[in-house]
Amino acid sequence: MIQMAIMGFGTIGSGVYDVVNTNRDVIRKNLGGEELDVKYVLDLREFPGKPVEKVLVHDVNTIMEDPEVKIVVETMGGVEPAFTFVSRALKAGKSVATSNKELVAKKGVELMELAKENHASFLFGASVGGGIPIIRPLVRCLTADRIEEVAGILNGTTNYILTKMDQEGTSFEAALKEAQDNGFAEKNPEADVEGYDAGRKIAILSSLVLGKSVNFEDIYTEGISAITATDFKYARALGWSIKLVASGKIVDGKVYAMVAPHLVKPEHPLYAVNDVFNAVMVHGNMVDDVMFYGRGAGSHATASAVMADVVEEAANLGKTLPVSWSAEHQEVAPVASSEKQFLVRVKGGAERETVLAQAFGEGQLVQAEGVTGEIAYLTPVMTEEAFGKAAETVEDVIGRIRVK
Ligand SMILES: NC(=O)C1=CN([C@@H]2O[C@H](COP(=O)(O)OP(=O)(O)OC[C@H]3O[C@@H](n4cnc5c(N)ncnc54)[C@H](OP(=O)(O)O)[C@@H]3O)[C@@H](O)[C@H]2O)C=CC1
Ligand SMILES: N[C@@H](CC=O)C(=O)O
Repeated sequence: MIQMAIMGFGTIGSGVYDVVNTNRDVIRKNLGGEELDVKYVLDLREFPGKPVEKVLVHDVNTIMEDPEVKIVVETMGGVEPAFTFVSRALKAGKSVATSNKELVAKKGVELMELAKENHASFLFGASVGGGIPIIRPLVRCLTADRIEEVAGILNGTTNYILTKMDQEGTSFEAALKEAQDNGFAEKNPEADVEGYDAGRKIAILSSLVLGKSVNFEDIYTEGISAITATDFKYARALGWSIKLVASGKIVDGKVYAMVAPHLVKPEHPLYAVNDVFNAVMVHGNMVDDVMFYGRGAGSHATASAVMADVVEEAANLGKTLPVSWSAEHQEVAPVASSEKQFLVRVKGGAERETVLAQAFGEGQLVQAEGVTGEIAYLTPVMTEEAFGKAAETVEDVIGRIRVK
């Protein structure tokens, strides 16, 4: 019997408990007949009358000081006390599986190092893309390829909101409330809507691909809070959709990374990724494009990814599974030099075309049904810097969205 503990019995921690109990036989089979069980669940709250009551503890020392506990799941969220608790577990030789991307993005290198020193593993498969198996394929399968780009929809909450706004005309606030009620959003949903969560996830993926630390604070991040029903009208006029895209790519030896809302064309693989679903597109120099798709948030889907790590750790007790990057800092190129096409909205009507063409170069006017008093212009591909300079010369700019 291999014993594990869960720290944090919220949306994901309770999902992990369910997966262990629902799929006991599957897990046993995949562990060659060995049984896996939850000895403790740590949480601040009481759960009177619930089965978890039998294993509930409030003192983390109970877990840390029990040599029978070989694996610890961290699903509390945030950096502290998660970092302190996870460090303690690793120092005690216990392997850790976490869904906490904030912890991985900020303290991943230190924790991977601690795992190595203590012959334990620190795995974080659920920290990117919810239930999508992306981290293991990236480090164990695409090992003969030079990965040149990773781009995806990496936040379930914002994709849910954008889909509801687009397809059902739901307000931003109402759609966010639904995402929170479904357990998709972060404790502070600003991390979702302002793109920080997707930024941490693309930093984790980029660090894995490059083998060096990409600091998520170096990544240009723009969220979806400024996206309005009018933006969707323009998207509809073009036959496109709007998605929060996170991307990291290497161009001429430089690393570019960004999180921002983008207009996505129907022929792009991310166009049809809706609701809470996420997708990650990986481009390798040999394999070309590979796409991963699944639920990007939610209790059982994410818990499935946590438990996949636990099962791997259980099969490799006493060893360090090699999923890591070095402490060396990876520079991210300034966003100003990256190239994009833009849809820029300005006040006025078709008479603005000459001014817009003079400022941005030859493009296309876009008129949307039900939109009055303004017009949009699709620019040619240009650098962010050139776009910014051109936009400064144009009066009454309302906003802009990049095109993927
Ligand atoms: N929700 C999702 O779909 C996904 C979440 N994640 C990540 O997984 C992690 C957990 O998320 P989620 O389950 O949604 O969060 P929840 O807030 O639902 O759960 C966290 C749980 O941990 C408990 N907790 C917090 N601090 C402590 C502590 N010091 N000691 C004991 N228990 C504590 C909380 O108790 P209390 O409520 O009393 O504070 C709560 O029950 C986060 O890092 C999140 O980013 C990753 C992928 C998907
Ligand atoms: N809040 C996150 C949860 C999963 O990582 C999201 O919505 O994607």
